[in-house]
Amino acid sequence: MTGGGAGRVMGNCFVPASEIIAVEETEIEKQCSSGKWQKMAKPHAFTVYYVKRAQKHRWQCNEVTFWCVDEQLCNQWIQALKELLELQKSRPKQLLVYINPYGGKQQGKRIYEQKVAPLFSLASISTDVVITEHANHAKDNLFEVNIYKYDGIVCVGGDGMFSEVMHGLIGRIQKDSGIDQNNPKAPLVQCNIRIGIIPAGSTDCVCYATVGVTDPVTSALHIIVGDSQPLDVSSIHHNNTFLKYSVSLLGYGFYGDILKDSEKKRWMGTIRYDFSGFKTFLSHHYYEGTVSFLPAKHTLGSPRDKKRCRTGCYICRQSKQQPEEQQKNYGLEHNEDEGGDDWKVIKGKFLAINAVNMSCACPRSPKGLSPAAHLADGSIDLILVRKCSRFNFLRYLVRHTNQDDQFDFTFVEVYRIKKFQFTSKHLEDSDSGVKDVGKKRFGQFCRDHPACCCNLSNSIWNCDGETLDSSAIEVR
Ligand SMILES: CCCCCCCCCCCCC/C=C/[C@@H](O)[C@H](CO)NC(=O)CCCCCCCCCCCCCCC
Ligand SMILES: Nc1ncnc2c1ncn2[C@@H]1O[C@H](COP(=O)(O)OP(=O)(O)OP(=O)(O)O)[C@@H](O)[C@H]1O
Ligand SMILES: [Ca+2]
Repeated sequence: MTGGGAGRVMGNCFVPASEIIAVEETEIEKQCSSGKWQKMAKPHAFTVYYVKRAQKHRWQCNEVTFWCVDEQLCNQWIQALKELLELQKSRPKQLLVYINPYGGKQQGKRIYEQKVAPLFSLASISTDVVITEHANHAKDNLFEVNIYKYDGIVCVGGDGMFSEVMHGLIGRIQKDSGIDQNNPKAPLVQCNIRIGIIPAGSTDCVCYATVGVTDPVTSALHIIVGDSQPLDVSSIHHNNTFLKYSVSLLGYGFYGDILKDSEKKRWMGTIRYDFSGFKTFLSHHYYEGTVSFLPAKHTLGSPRDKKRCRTGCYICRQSKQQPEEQQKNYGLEHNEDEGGDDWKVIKGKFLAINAVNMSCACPRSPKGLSPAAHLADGSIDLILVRKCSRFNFLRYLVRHTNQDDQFDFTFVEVYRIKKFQFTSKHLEDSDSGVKDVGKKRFGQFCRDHPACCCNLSNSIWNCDGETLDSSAIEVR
């Protein structure tokens, strides 16, 4: 047989079966009119669509057409290749798609219809599509539909939309399993239904940090070939009440203030974050409070490592292998939930407190807030940026965009942790009872400065781009 891609005869073309998107019999009439194959008596042909790796983690859909005079041989090839595709068991056949028409540049619907739907149809994936009409539409819907008939859920939107779908899916699975999400110690039931992200938001950091690029076609192709990447999820509680889950950034101070300001400017689109970022930078607010955390002693690696996390990374694999029993025993032996000596307590004045489950790489900062954070090692990187001058804070921010180490400052600390709690000074003062309990709980106290009354206002928590209702939180 002879192969030709994009109208030319190809030399070698090697495609692993796992990266074939579809195989189709080719309409001869159309192809013959180009003239090249007119000499072939009664030609038969089929086209193989496959993943082509382009630059910077981008994937494209390429095609190569094979021609021959023997119809039976041609059909045998088509049959054999289709059987090969049937063997790819991790590929989805039926997907539930939620489109946020108002995320990012409000292009979600167009992106899906023009770039993604044709690829899903080429790959014979059937879809049920819901265009959301209001916030929490997707989340509520996931509690109502029969999710178990789908091989995956796709969200077309940004981090907020991903978060909504994730809350719906995790919440639904816990409800069906009789697990109370308000109990912070309840072992959650694992969710085996995957979420695919078609980026159409403002930051799209979950997509960027997992795929390496925010490109709808690349993401659609990853979904089609059945790729998967586990992600760490933190649960956030306060006083035995479940608040939210977080996958990317949980930020107080700088990122909380940016969010608070930018929510009023949604009409500005994606640029609202830069505008509010600049404004928040100039206002230079710092906040007093107490952060207590449990370091991740049994996790390999450190936030200062030079190596980045990639799918199948050694550190994530090792932490997955750590038997659950061992983790349970560790919890008991070290009395970790009762605030044993392993907890560290840091009191101070902070410009930013950032807890990240992953690097938070995004187009604005391709290495992210914690470049060496792991996608699925079961730990959080906690970044504390203490009060410093505007100039120093700018130097810190700029290092998110170049090769210099953003943790190499005296006012920046970073810890790899399992759990943490935060209480603002505001709350501590108004609730001395809580303060006393806090004092009793923790073995080690490092009080860096005497109390200051310069700034007694509270910031808010930015949880994956959404605000949290409480400034005092417990995260695990
Ligand atoms: C001088 C340039 C400095 C550039 C520094 C860039 C650092 C950017 C780091 C981005 C980290 C994103 C973390 C992801 C958070 C998502 O879960 C969340 C939901 O999508 N997005 C945001 O909260 C949206 C967060 C958006 C943050 C935008 C920050 C813009 C800062 C601008 C500061 C300007 C200072 C200029 C002084 C002359
Ligand atoms: N039809 C809708 N109308 C209004 N809000 C919606 C609708 N559908 C979803 N939402 C909400 O919009 C919020 C933001 O959406 P999304 O994350 O897609 O965009 P973004 O905020 O611009 O991007 P990013 O989160 O990446 O910064 C989500 O939290 C979601 O709950
Ligand atoms: Ca992690």
